[in-house]
Amino acid sequence: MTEKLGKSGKLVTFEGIDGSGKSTMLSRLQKVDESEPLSCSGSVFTREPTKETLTGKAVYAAIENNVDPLAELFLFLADHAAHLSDTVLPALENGKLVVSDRYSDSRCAYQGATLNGTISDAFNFVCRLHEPWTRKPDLTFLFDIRPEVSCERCKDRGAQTKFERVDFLKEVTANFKKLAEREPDRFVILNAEAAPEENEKIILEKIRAILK
Ligand SMILES: Nc1ncnc2c1ncn2[C@@H]1O[C@H](COP(=O)(O)OP(=O)(O)OP(=O)(O)O)[C@@H](O)[C@H]1O
Ligand SMILES: Cc1cn([C@H]2C[C@H](O)[C@@H](COP(=O)(O)O)O2)c(=O)[nH]c1=O
Repeated sequence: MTEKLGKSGKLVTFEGIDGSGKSTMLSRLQKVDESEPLSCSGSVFTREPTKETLTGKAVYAAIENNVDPLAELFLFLADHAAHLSDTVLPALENGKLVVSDRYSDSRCAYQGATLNGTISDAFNFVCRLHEPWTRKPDLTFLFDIRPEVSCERCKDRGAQTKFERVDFLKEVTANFKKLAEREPDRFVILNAEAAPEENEKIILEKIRAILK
């Protein structure tokens, strides 16, 4: 991992399966930041896949169609590279707090599952692909939820993606847990089935601690 890149700011990521409440929490945090800035250098709220970009549009086209899973992985990686150079690294270099709704751990968790059986040791293959060039998060919140509950939430909110299936999300969950076990100092596991207010309090406390 490239530790030198973006050394002055802090990178916080939200991870978890579909419907675990990441986007809702990011919006809550943005509202807090508007009234009570989280960082004196300013904050950038972003996401992966990126939206309204060449690479993000290619990723969503792949998600909505039946694209070869290895090709889909490389589209996600291209979007991550563009996200780093266009948004994340410039903000970190300016000392900002960057909060991203999904980041590289989602690739390891999801494409480690979609490529399982196609690529030997797919999970570690995907993790290793990032190592020479990505910027690791300083803090990651893993929104832990039962896939059955997350799929119900996804049904309630309308359009579903091909990933929103209980059995598949069980494998994705196991991959997220593997990542958290490898880096216990980076991950904070949240009960995503708890009330948002509870988790917002934990998140604000942890973010303020790393900004001190
Ligand atoms: N703590 C919560 N309790 C109950 N419902 C919630 C909670 N947080 C979010 N929701 C609801 O669950 C649904 C999914 O939330 P959200 O879109 O924030 O999840 P997400 O993790 O961003 O999903 P995805 O990764 O698929 O974009 C929404 O309808 C949202 O209103
Ligand atoms: C970053 C990333 C995402 N995904 C999956 C997860 C979701 O099912 C879709 C779209 O994400 P959104 O948060 O619902 O907009 O893409 C993935 O498979 N790999 C990744 O790296």
